[in-house]
Amino acid sequence: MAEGGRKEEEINPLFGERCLDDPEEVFQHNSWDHIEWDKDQLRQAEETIKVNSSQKLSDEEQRVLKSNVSQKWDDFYERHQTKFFKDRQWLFRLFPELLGKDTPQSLLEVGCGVGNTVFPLLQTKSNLFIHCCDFSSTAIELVKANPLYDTQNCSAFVHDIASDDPLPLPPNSIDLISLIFVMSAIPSERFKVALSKLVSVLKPGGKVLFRDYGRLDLAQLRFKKGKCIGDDHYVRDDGTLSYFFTEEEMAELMEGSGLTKELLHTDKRLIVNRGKQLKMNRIWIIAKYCKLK
Ligand SMILES: C[S@@+](CC[C@H](N)C(=O)[O-])C[C@H]1O[C@@H](n2cnc3c(N)ncnc32)[C@H](O)[C@@H]1O
Repeated sequence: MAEGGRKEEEINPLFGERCLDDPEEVFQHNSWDHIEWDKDQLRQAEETIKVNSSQKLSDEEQRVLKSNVSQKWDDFYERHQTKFFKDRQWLFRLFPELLGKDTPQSLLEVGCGVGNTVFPLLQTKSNLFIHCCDFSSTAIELVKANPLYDTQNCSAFVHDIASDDPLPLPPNSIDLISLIFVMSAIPSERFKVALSKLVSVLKPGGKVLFRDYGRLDLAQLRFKKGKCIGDDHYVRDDGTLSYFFTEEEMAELMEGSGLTKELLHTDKRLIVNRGKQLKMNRIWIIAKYCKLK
């Protein structure tokens, strides 16, 4: 596989604050394979998690932290503007539904950030009208400032999906909802509230498309002691949150919200960075759930 033009340090998860989550990017710069872990690897990973979660933040520290997360994401986008996340072209292969149908459809892209899913989708000229939201007003300003932003096909708005505020969309009005690395960013005790709001705007027959961090992912193992706020739940150095899912809890969450499984998969990859001679175990959860009625 050809080495890409970018410097290794920019793409190597071990050098960045965040882990690279984009298989397409990884693929261009490294070799990668589906893997199953052996017992020793599993034991070591569980041990690392036990150590890194042995010292949890106090309730008061967590309260302050969680009351301020949208500001932390605003700071993140002030710092990185549109340059941090790469366009998520690979999503169309994972979820071909995003390419639309002959008849017009609607998509709600939740936690859209600066539009790394929205703009590649708009460029496909599919029949989708895209509603997209994020609780970072800086991110939404950047979406609206993008020359590809077109109100004929897209409507961006600020909304906190973890809040009790209803979504500004009619009930049963949306065909598809995409949740791409956003559920992991909200406090875990708000997962059910967020999903129930989303399900309320989904049409019968509509689908939720999900991709996010899986438990034991490299990003989880890299957290140091003192960053844990709950089981498989951490705060990054920049104050944003990160949760790591299992298939079982994903099933419980989705089914508990009245959705029916179409796909639930743990994507395990061994990524080898040949330049740095590094092996990285990445784990992502991919899910597709349908609202039957
Ligand atoms: C890791 S980024 C993913 C961005 C985008 N989905 C993508 O794949 O490029 C997580 C995004 O979720 C947003 N976010 C986090 N918590 C949120 C919440 N409670 N409501 C709405 N957006 C939220 C953040 O502002 C950030 O833009």
